[in-house]
Amino acid sequence: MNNRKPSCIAIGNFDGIHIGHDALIRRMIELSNEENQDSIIITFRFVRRDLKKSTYNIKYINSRNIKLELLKSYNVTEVAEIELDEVISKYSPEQFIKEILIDKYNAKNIVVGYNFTFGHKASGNINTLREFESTYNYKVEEIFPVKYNGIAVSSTLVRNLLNEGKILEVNKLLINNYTIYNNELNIDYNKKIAFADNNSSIIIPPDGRYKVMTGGKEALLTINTNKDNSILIFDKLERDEDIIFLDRAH
Ligand SMILES: Cc1cc2nc3c(=O)[nH]c(=O)nc-3n(C[C@H](O)[C@H](O)[C@H](O)COP(=O)(O)O)c2cc1C
Ligand SMILES: Nc1ncnc2c1ncn2[C@@H]1O[C@H](COP(=O)(O)OP(=O)(O)OP(=O)(O)O)[C@@H](O)[C@H]1O
Repeated sequence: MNNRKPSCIAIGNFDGIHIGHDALIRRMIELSNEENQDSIIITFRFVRRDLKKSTYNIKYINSRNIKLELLKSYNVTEVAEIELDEVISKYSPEQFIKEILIDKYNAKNIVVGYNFTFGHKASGNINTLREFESTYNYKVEEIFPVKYNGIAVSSTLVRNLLNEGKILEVNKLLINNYTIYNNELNIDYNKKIAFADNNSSIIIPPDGRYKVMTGGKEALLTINTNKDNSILIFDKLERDEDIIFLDRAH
């Protein structure tokens, strides 16, 4: 018997928090209220180098800490981060369902998107979750693809647009405007210049000029990347404020 209150769980990586993620999380919260269950977001940290979404393979829209903060801002009962390490990344889909979703979180409702995968070598999907519904006494709800201009929104799409400097398009897909948080940068406020190491896990948009907001004021930012880092030069820069991207400047 599980002593934990029954829960409703949303699962996924959630890099960037786009409009598809938002629909999924809001539906999970709505369902948890209807059923008087805890609301839980399960997300992942890809620690093994050979996993498809490891930070060694891709740079993210948000750093780990910022992603967790953004997820917590939905005011759910819990945001649980699961480390996909040597042990857990080798769990079969059923092991993940039984040991984590059922035994640890007492899942009664599970909300995932149409393209969710899980388990060793990403071998499980929404149909696998449906197969085990009666065995473990939970229900799965699928979120159909949230689209923009006919294309399913995904973190990969947002990362690609960001790498092309397409800020206006990115801002239509993310729930908040694309932001570089000040704690991700080394900033010299007197010189109005900041540095992002090329080894950092976050994407820095391509070289060029951008319209940004810092501390409620519009500013112009020029980005120049060399072999070690990206250099961000501002015409105005407020202390301890994040950098919210509005558009490219021409
Ligand atoms: C128990 C478990 C094991 C996983 N094993 C692998 C793996 O072997 N290789 C891999 O690339 N991803 C693995 N993943 C990551 C998933 O394929 C997937 O990226 C993650 O569950 C987030 O789902 P989404 O990207 O579809 O939202 C695993 C995930 C879980 C929960
Ligand atoms: N456009 C969308 N509409 C509905 N659900 C979505 C959409 N995109 C992702 N999801 C769901 O949101 C959860 C988190 O997704 P995740 O961040 O892992 O995927 P993604 O946005 O497709 O990213 P990636 O491109 O890196 O695979 C998953 O359950 C996924 O199926």
